[in-house]
Amino acid sequence: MIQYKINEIFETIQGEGSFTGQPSIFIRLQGCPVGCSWCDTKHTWDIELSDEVTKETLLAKSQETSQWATFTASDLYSLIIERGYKAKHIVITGGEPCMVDLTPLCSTFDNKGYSTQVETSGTFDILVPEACWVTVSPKVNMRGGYAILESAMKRANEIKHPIATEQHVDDLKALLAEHAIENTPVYLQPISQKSRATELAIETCIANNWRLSVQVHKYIGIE
Ligand SMILES: C[S@@+](CC[C@H](N)C(=O)[O-])C[C@H]1O[C@@H](n2cnc3c(N)ncnc32)[C@H](O)[C@@H]1O
Ligand SMILES: Nc1nc2[nH]cc(C(=O)O)c2c(=O)[nH]1
Ligand code: SF4
Ligand SMILES: [Mg+2]
Repeated sequence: MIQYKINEIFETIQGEGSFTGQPSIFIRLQGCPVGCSWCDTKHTWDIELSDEVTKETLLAKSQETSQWATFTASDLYSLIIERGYKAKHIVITGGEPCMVDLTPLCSTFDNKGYSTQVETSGTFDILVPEACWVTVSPKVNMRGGYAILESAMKRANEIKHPIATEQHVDDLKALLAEHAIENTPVYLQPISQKSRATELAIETCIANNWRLSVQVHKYIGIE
C-alpha cells in the first residue's frame, strides 16, 4: 500500500483553472525538485526525514511548514469523512504530486463518488485513472533542469501557464507548436498577482482566445 507523504489537507474553493469556484478538498503532497523561482509553495520542496511528524501533529498544524506525515489512500478517505468535509471534488497538488503513483489515491475517491483532479508540472509520468482531470502547468528552463514530457502535454485536460514576461508567452507558444496541441483549453495565470503580469495575461488571452486564471483564493484571502 502506498504511503503518501502529505504536507496538508484542507477544504476550500478551487481558485485556479476550469474548476474555479468549485468547493474542493486539497491534498498537498510533499516534495518537488523542479525549482520554479516564483513557486508559491517552496515549503513543499524538500523531503527532510527530520520533518516527518505523526499524523496527529500534521493535522494540528496551523501554518505553512515543511513538515509532512504519511497517509494511505484509505487513511485520507477516513480523515475526510471524520472532518465532515462536504466537497465532492478532490484536488491533488504539491509539491509535485506525480512523483508517485496517484492511481490508488484517485481510485479510492472515484469509488466513493468523488471527482478528482491533479495539478502537475508535467515533468513526471502522470499515473492517474482516465477519469481524473489533469491540469498541466508546463515548466520551461527551471532550476531543477526537468523538462515537460510529451505524454503530459497529450494527457492534459487543461494547460495552465504561469506568466510574467513575453518570454513566458513565447515559451508556451513553442510548447503548443512542438507538441501539436490544438484543442486543449489554455489558461494564462499571472505570476504572484503582479499588475504587469496580469495586464500581459489579459491582453495575451484576448489576442489568442485563451482563458485567464487569476488565483481567486489570493484575492479573497482564503487558503
Ligand atoms: C504550487 S503548484 C503545485 C503543483 C505542481 N507542482 C505544478 O507546478 O503544477 C500549483 C499551481 O500553482 C502555480 N503557481 C505556483 N506558484 C505560482 C505563483 N507565484 N503565481 C502563479 N501561479 C503559481 C503552478 O504553476 C501550478 O499551476
Ligand atoms: N484555493 C486554492 N486553489 C488552488 N488551486 C491550485 C492550488 C495549488 O496550490 O495547487 C490552490 C490553492 O492552494 N488554493
Ligand atoms: S513545479 Fe510546482 S511545486 Fe514545483 S517548484 Fe514549480 S510551481 Fe512549485
Ligand atoms: Mg496554491
